Amino acid sequence: MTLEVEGLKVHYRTLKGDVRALDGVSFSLADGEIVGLAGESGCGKTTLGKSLIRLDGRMRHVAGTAVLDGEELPIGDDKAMNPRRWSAVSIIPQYSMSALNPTRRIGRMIAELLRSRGKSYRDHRDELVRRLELVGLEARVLDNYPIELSGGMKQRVVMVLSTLLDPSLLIADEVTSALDVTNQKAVAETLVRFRDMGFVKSMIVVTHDLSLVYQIADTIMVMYAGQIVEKAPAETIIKAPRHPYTRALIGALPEVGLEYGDERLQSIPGKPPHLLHPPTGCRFRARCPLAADECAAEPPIVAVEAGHEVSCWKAAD
Ligand SMILES: Nc1ncnc2c1ncn2[C@@H]1O[C@H](COP(=O)(O)OP(=O)(O)OP(=O)(O)O)[C@@H](O)[C@H]1O
Repeated sequence: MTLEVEGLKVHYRTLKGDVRALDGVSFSLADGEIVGLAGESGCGKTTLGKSLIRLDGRMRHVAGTAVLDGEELPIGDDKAMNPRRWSAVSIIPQYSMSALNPTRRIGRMIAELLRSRGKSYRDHRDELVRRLELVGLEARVLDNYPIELSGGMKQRVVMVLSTLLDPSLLIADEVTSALDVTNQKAVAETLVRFRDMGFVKSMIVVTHDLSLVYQIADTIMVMYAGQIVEKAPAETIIKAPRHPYTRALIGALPEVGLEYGDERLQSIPGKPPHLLHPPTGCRFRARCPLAADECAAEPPIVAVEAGHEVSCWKAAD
């Protein structure tokens, strides 16, 4: 098991109070597993990814643990996390390809990064060049400034860079959203190849694009309002989802929602609850077509079959 997360609660401090962005998240990741993390904007996907590597100034680790390769990650302790970043846990943050330092040639930027971690560029250069070539980039990109590369090339540089030290866990946050369809596919395939070649052990791919993650993920987790509501093999989530929210998400997708007949391509009515004061009971119930009295109590997440977990009182119906 690469990662075991148990009861994770992470809040944002605001003037109005705590935003409960992660409110009791538990899951595990087997060695070699790629898990896709899906859900509407604001459900907590990015917060979950960040929590496993770097809390930003307003984030507060309230409860729960994350154990990576048998060792607890000190997620609330920025200093203690530092030696683990990039080498044990690595992230490709949202918009990272646009965040490459415009004043540095790529090679120099990577050399400086390595040096800041106490590693020598010379020791890593051959492997760096080999991996750039693997993703179709010539060594001379190291002499380029970011502005001289296309979006797809920059994203491939970022992917090579983030996995250069062979981290156990890679968090890829919306790595395809700013790219055209051809580049999206190439980037998604590259993530799988990096896993297959052992550059990373396991991966969390954060996305709102279920159809893309379906192509590469072994497992899909669906989040709603700061909690995981369903987790299952990718095929099961797409073809036989149990949670009404997952069904609605799939139904809103043209490519993979074909089996949901009349419901397909309809947006989900209503809005997710605000996480400053999340409702009691099932958080989806105000929007749920199946909501009943029992949904006033919080549904536990239970296994409906091997490898398929759902948090819904109606999932067994
Ligand atoms: N700096 C912040 N201060 C206060 N609340 C925040 C902050 N960042 C995020 N949040 C809140 O935390 C919740 C989870 O946000 P998060 O960015 O993790 O969601 P997401 O699912 O990744 O959304 P998106 O797909 O838009 O990136 C949201 O309710 C959001 O408004």
